[in-house]
This record gives sequence, C-alpha cells and structure tokens, in this order.
Amino acid sequence: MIKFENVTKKLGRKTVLDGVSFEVPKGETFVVVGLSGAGKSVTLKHMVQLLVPDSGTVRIGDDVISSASGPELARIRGRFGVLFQGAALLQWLTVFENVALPLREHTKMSEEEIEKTVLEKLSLLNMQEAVDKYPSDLSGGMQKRVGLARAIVMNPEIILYDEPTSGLDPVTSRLIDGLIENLRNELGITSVVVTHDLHSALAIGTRIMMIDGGRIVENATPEEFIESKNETVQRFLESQYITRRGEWEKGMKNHA
Ligand SMILES: Nc1ncnc2c1ncn2[C@@H]1O[C@H](COP(=O)(O)OP(=O)(O)OP(=O)(O)O)[C@@H](O)[C@H]1O
Repeated sequence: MIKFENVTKKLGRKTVLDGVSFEVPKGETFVVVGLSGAGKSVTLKHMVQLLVPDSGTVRIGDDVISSASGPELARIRGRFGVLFQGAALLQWLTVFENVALPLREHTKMSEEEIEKTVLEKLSLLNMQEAVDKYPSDLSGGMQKRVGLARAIVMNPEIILYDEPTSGLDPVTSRLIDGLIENLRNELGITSVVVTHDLHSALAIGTRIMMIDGGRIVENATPEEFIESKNETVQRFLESQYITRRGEWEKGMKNHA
C-alpha cells in the first residue's frame, strides 16, 4: 500500500532520512516510534508530499506520490485522511461545520447528504451530542475525536496520525487507541501512527518501526519489537518501563 524505496532527505545541513525503505501493507496499523528529532514527522510528511525526497521514491499503491503534481497529486492526496499535530479545528465553526468542511470543499454533496455523512462519522466516534458546540467548549480528547471525524469524513483508505494521544490523559489516550483500532476493524482502514507513547504503539500497532537518526533500527511486530536485540530499541523500551514481555501482556489484559 505505502512503499518507501531508499528515501533520503536533507533539511538544512542535516540528513534527516538516510536511505529509508519500508512497506506498510493494506489494512495495517503501522506505528512509527523514535526519540525527538529522529525523523518520524518528516517520514509522515513524505507520504502526502508535504516533503519531496532528495532521492528515492514514495509509492501509494500503484501511484508514485513523490513525483506527482497537479490534479494527480490532488487525487492521490484524496486517498488520505490526516490528523496532524496542531491540525487544529477552526474555532469559529461548530463541530458540525468543522467536520463538514472537506465535504463542502471537495464534493458536490447536497446539504442533506452532508448532514447524514457528518452525523454518521460523529456517532462512530461517539461525538454526536457535541454537533452544535464550538471547539473551545470541548476537552482535548473530544477535540481529537472531532479531528478524527473530520479525517475520516471523505472515507479515506489511509489515515496518518501525528501524535494522536499527545497531551491527553492515559484514559483518554486509550480511548483514542480504541477508536484507531475500530477504524481498522470496521472499515479496514490502513493507519500510520507517529507516537512517543510506546504503550499505545504496542496496543494498536500491527507493526512497529523505530527510527533513529534518520535510519530504521527496527521494523517488527509488537511481540518481536519488545524482544528486539537492538540496543537502541531496548533503551527506548526501558525508558518507558517496558522491560519484560510479561509486563506488557499484563498491561494489555487490563485494557481489554
Ligand atoms: N523544515 C525543516 N527544516 C529544517 N530542519 C527540519 C525541518 N523539519 C524537520 N527538521 C529537522 O529534521 C529532524 C527530524 O524532524 P522530525 O520532525 O521528523 O522529528 P520527529 O522524530 O517527528 O520528532 P518529534 O518527536 O520531536 O516530533 C529534526 O532534527 C528537525 O529539526
């Protein structure tokens, strides 16, 4: 579905991605982890051509997004929903209007169809009650849910999340994790999630990729990831108090 082939990107004097190759198969929840400045967001930005590689290719299915332009680029971007950090809701629009915005901008749907679609997405995220509220009346977690409703309103094949749980309390974070899982289970959506939160990564990821200094140091299933022999991975796990497989499994049972 998403394929990076030897992608290199320099920003300023720094080589931020250094020959990165990986694939995200359809229907997976692919989680990208790493320390601050590792290159996670830069990787995500290449998927929708907010950045163009200096060398290498980024493919989305049969489309090559890294060299696309004009209407072709718009069409490929239309395959995505994005929930980026700071992709804030418009404060002067209600929840309904925020979620309706992509439909008004990119489709010729009637008012009736827009209303039906927006309410359907909001109820999927359990936010139908907030339809007439303004973003400032909502908690951070509720705002993320509205952002997620907006990200899925055009029925994307792929959703990109940049730090979906940052700034949220642990309970709300797990709620967002559950929503990401539901989207995969119910709609078969492919997700790429950038996060610092390893608990979240282990809970929702079907694969976890760790980047360090613009290179991939691990790309594995959650089970393999916590058993990784890579020292950088082990240090990262230990920094979040995940040191043994047993502890993680115990944690998972508590969430179930
Ligand atoms: N537009 C830019 N111009 C110059 N340098 C940039 C630009 N965007 C990112 N960088 C640099 O590239 C590196 C990787 O940035 P990136 O945002 O991908 O990190 P990250 O892994 O997402 O980190 P964080 O967890 O802090 O968000 C950083 O050193 C950053 O300073």
